[in-house]
Amino acid sequence: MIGEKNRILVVGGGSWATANIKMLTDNPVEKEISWWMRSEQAAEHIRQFGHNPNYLSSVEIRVPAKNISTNLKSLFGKADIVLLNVPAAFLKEALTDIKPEDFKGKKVVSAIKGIVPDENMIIAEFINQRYGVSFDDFMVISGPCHAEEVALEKLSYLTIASGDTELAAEFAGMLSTRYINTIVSDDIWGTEYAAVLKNVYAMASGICHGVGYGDNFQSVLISNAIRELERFVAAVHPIDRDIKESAYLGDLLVTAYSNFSRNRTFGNMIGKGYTVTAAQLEMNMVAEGYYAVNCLHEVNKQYKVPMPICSAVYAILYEKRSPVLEMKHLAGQLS
Ligand SMILES: NC(=O)C1=CN([C@@H]2O[C@H](COP(=O)(O)OP(=O)(O)OC[C@H]3O[C@@H](n4cnc5c(N)ncnc54)[C@H](OP(=O)(O)O)[C@@H]3O)[C@@H](O)[C@H]2O)C=CC1
Ligand SMILES: O=C(CO)COP(=O)(O)O
Repeated sequence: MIGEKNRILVVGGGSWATANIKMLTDNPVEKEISWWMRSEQAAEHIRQFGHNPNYLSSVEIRVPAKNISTNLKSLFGKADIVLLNVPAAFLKEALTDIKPEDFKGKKVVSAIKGIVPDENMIIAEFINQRYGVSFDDFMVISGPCHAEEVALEKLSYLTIASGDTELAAEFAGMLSTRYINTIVSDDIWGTEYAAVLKNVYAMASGICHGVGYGDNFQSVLISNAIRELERFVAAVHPIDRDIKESAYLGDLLVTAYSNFSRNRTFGNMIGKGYTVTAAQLEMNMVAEGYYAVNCLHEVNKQYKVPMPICSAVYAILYEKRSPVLEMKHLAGQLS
């Protein structure tokens, strides 16, 4: 059970955090939202004008000014639910002042689709090991859903996965709106890893587009990607799951085909010859897959699952191999 007052703290100031704020405040269940971001300039703009100056600026923010702060520790004490939404690469930095006792009695939701670098852990695993939060008090929000389409109130489906599906259903009831349908799942591991992997496949899709492959090839790439994804999640967490569900296949499709996709856009630039730094500077948003493919390379040393697509993306981004030659080599391994 979530605390009676439904006090939700959103941690992160990017597009998806802004979209989550919109969904939570459009949903009719009474709740008190507070919001942490690292930029005081952005926080002050939102307090004064009710819009995020940097991400989804058209969205009207209905969070009381006193609840918006850059001091995470002060907001933590007033929350029943902590919704983590900074890119995985910056999660440790964001939580610097937070101790395991600060998490005591709270439910934690991750809307992050990434792996914590160096630790090489998905968010559930990291929050469990570092802060002692059990998998029954943890939820992950996933599914095919771009923040930009939430801003436009386009019909979308989100999956809420938790060790405690009653808790997931309760939280789903706080998120659903006219334009958001929710699905409950007990597959934290599969849901998180599928979301991490699809970012890498979206980069592969972008790279292929960037070097000149067409839609015909991309379809083959993505049908191989879902098989690679299925093999990997089955090795890491073998349970009975239908990989065609929205949280797995759906998320892969939206990110691999949509022009809103950060990871695909990043990959496209790499395919066109940008360096990693140039692509990152050009984007002004974070492509999680860049960090994740390095972590997956480490994690898979344990499982040794054949992952030709991930290996190709890793070779291009971390071993500076030619995108043209690496994709040609990959093409020879697809079926
Ligand atoms: N966007 C989407 O549609 C979806 C995103 N997600 C996930 O949500 C998470 C957040 O992504 P998203 O909201 O898209 O991010 P954005 O790309 O929109 O924004 C980037 C965020 O990262 C922060 N940031 C950038 N560099 C640093 C740094 N060096 N240190 C600390 N923070 C930094 C930015 O803070 P600042 O503004 O202060 O620079 C900003 O909050 C990711 O895991 C993503 O995969 C999940 C589903 C959908
Ligand atoms: O996870 C997302 C959509 O479900 C967002 O990631 P991309 O922007 O790379 O597609």
